[in-house]
Amino acid sequence: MIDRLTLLRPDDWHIHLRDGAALQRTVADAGRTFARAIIMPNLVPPVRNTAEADQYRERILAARPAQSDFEPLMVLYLTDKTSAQDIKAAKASGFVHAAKLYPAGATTNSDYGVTQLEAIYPALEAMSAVGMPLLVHGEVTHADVDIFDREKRFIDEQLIDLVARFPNLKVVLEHITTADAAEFVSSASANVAATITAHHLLYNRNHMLAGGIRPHFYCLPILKRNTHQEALLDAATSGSSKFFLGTDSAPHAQNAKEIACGCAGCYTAYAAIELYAEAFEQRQALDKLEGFASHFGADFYGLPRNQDSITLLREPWTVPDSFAFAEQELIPLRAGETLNWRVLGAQA
Ligand SMILES: NC(=O)N[C@@H](CC(=O)O)C(=O)O
Ligand SMILES: [Zn+2]
Ligand SMILES: [Zn+2]
Repeated sequence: MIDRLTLLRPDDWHIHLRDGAALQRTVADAGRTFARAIIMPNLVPPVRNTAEADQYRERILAARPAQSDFEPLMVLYLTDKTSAQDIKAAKASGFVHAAKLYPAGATTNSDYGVTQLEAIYPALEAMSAVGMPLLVHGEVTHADVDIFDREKRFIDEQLIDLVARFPNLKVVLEHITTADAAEFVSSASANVAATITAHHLLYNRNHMLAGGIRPHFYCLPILKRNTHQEALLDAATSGSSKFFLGTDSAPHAQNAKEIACGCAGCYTAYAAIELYAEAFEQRQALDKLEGFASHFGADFYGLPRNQDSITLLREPWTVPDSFAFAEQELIPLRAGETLNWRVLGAQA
């Protein structure tokens, strides 16, 4: 049995840090083990241009604990109005690394999102030209499409066409949740990749719905049946460079989760790499964790790999019941339960 695992320092290619007082918690957690993270722009209002990304980046940098060299990689939120010029300016900034497509209404704070893909063709053309990846929340939003089918329908009805229309555009299908998505990405060109969360590797919809409804497992895209979970485990542990780590750690205060109409999002950043290690270990694939966590994302984004390392130890510990989160409480995924892995020198 492996009890100690040293990895090149990992990065998180999809995280929500939120803003204001929340940053104190989220930035410390992200920077605990990750050198860099792709910062999702779905604030209210969203991060739509380079000036807004610059200001948000400064707030994140200011929230870093002393000695932290955590580097936020900023992302623009695409709207129907995003222009080719917006993309060129973002690329020129050096700190904006991607732009995110939220179909309007698909998820938390997506009201400003794109209503018709045609509206962003000029922006996508510019992204393709400057080599800026398009990050996609891949779900259709029509009320009549079953929530468990929304990812597959997005792939079939929109993504296949989009990828064919912009063959040189780098595309990351974010937080994939289905065998269909894993298959689509595997068979697409080298310009198409995907992030996979720890919670979609560790859980399926039974964990959320069988024996009681558990709001802290509710996220979007929603957890699917276990055959999809197995397909995601296959993809993540395959050694394919098309699949890499993106936690989609998405905090919402306890009172916004434990309520009649609760928000979507799981908080995993406090122990992200530990949760991934648990998932990979279930497949006896700890040897595949470093590529997934520390190599493939940087390679896809055209950024250098990190140079330092972290060490995971098999050392069971109990997750706190909650964390302070601005003026409120934040319930982490696995609150009060045991995690088997711990990062040497990093405390939750
Ligand atoms: N994943 C989620 O369930 N929620 C995310 C939004 C997103 O990534 O879709 C959030 O911002 O809360
Ligand atoms: Zn999303
Ligand atoms: Zn997200």
